[in-house]
Amino acid sequence: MSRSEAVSATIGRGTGNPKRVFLFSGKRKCGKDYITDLLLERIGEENTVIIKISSPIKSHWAEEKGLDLHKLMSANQYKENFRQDMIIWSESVRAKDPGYFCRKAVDMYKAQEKPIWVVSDIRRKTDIKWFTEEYGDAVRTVRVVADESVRQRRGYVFTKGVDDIASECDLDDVLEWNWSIINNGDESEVDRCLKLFIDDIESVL
Ligand SMILES: Nc1ncnc2c1ncn2[C@@H]1O[C@H](COP(=O)(O)OP(=O)(O)OP(=O)(O)O)[C@@H](O)[C@H]1O
Repeated sequence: MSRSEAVSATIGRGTGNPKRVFLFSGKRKCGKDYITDLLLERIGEENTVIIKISSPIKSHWAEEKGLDLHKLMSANQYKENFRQDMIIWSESVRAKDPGYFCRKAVDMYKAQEKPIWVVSDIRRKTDIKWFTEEYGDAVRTVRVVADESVRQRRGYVFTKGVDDIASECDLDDVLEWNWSIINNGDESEVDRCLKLFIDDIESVL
């Protein structure tokens, strides 16, 4: 059976979801969205949902402050203007309930309808803990790595109060990932890793 046949053969089964939960993390502008978008493109939307833990945070913030949610969700400068305030607010919620935004995000994306979940913005050890406690053996962790100079070319500027606090650094001392992917611009390395992810996905679909 070809790869695309194998993937499409699963459509409609719809039980026992999720079958895989990919937890992507990495420093600012390492390319988390870029890689997870490519993965979605290759697996297809029938089977896959991209979950952003930041979505329930941003939607709350947009509503509260009358901001443009679409612009807040995009990769441009707009979201940077509000990043610090959103971090402070979300920390206070997380302190009371570490799984709050993970749970909200799963609901918000109606993730249960799809077998493959790709969480594109894991930031905290408590995020990994929550997904692992909920979905156990289905969970796979992926660290996206890019050199600081490359990240800077993509728009990263070190910001005090953002890049030196837990929301950006909590996972820096985690050394064990199911996979690490070097995203410095070598497309063959990205392609190699995407194939590994897809092989793994095919083993559960
Ligand atoms: N391998 C790549 N080739 C070309 N462009 C890339 C690559 N990886 C990332 N980019 C570009 O770099 C920019 C930042 O990437 P992206 O938004 O995916 O990073 P991120 O880790 O999700 O950032 P943030 O932490 O701010 O959400 C985007 O414009 C993206 O298209």
